[in-house]
Amino acid sequence: MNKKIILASTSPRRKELLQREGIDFFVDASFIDETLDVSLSIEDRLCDLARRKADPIHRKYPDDIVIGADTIVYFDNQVIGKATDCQEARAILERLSDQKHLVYTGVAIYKGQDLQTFCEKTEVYFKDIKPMIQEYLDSNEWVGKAGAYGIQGKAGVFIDHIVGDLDNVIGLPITKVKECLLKK
Ligand SMILES: Cc1cn([C@H]2C[C@H](O)[C@@H](COP(=O)(O)OP(=O)(O)OP(=O)(O)O)O2)c(=O)[nH]c1=O
Repeated sequence: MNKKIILASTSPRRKELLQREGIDFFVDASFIDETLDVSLSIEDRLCDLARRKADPIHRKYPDDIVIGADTIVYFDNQVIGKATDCQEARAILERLSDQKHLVYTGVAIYKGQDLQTFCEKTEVYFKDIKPMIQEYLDSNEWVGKAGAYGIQGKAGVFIDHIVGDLDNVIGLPITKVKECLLKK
C-alpha cells in the first residue's frame, strides 16, 4: 500500500512549494509550543522544533510520511522569528537593511517509524531598504513571516543577492525534501 504524505504545517508557502513539485499530499497540522531549545546548536534547535511539529501528526498517521518544518532568520547571533506588530516589523527590517543575514529551515520527515532531520542555510544580502520600509509595512506582507519579509513577494526588491537555496528562504528546501522522500 502506498504511504500517504502529510504536511504538518499551516504555512501556505510550504503547501505551494510541495504543490509546485506535483507531490500528492494533504495538510494536517497541530499547534505546539514553538519555543526553541537554546541548549542546542542553531541547526539542532530547528531540527528539534521541526520534529516537534511533526510528532503529533506522526502519532495520528504512524505508518505514513509526515513532514514538519520551521524557518527562522538569524542575524547578529540572534534568532528572528515573526514580528508581532508593525513596530516590531519595522525594527527588524531596519536591522536587516544593508546587511547579510542567514535563513535556516529545519526539516523533519517521518517515514513510518524512520525519522530523518536536516537543516538548510541560505545567506541573504539586503540592499539599503530604509526608503522602502514604510511602503512595505503598509502592504502587510510582513505578517506571519520570519524576519518580517517574504522574498517571494514585494520584498524581492530588498535583495541584493542570495547564496544558497531560494526555496529554503520561502520555507522549505524542496530539492532536499524530494531527495529524502525518494530515499529508501
Ligand atoms: C524569510 C521568509 C519566511 N517566510 C515564511 C515561511 C514560513 O511560513 C514562515 C516562518 O514561520 P514558521 O514558524 O516556520 O512556519 P508557519 O508558522 O508559517 O507554519 P507552521 O508553524 O504551521 O509550520 O515565514 C516566507 O514566506 N518568505 C520569506 O522570505
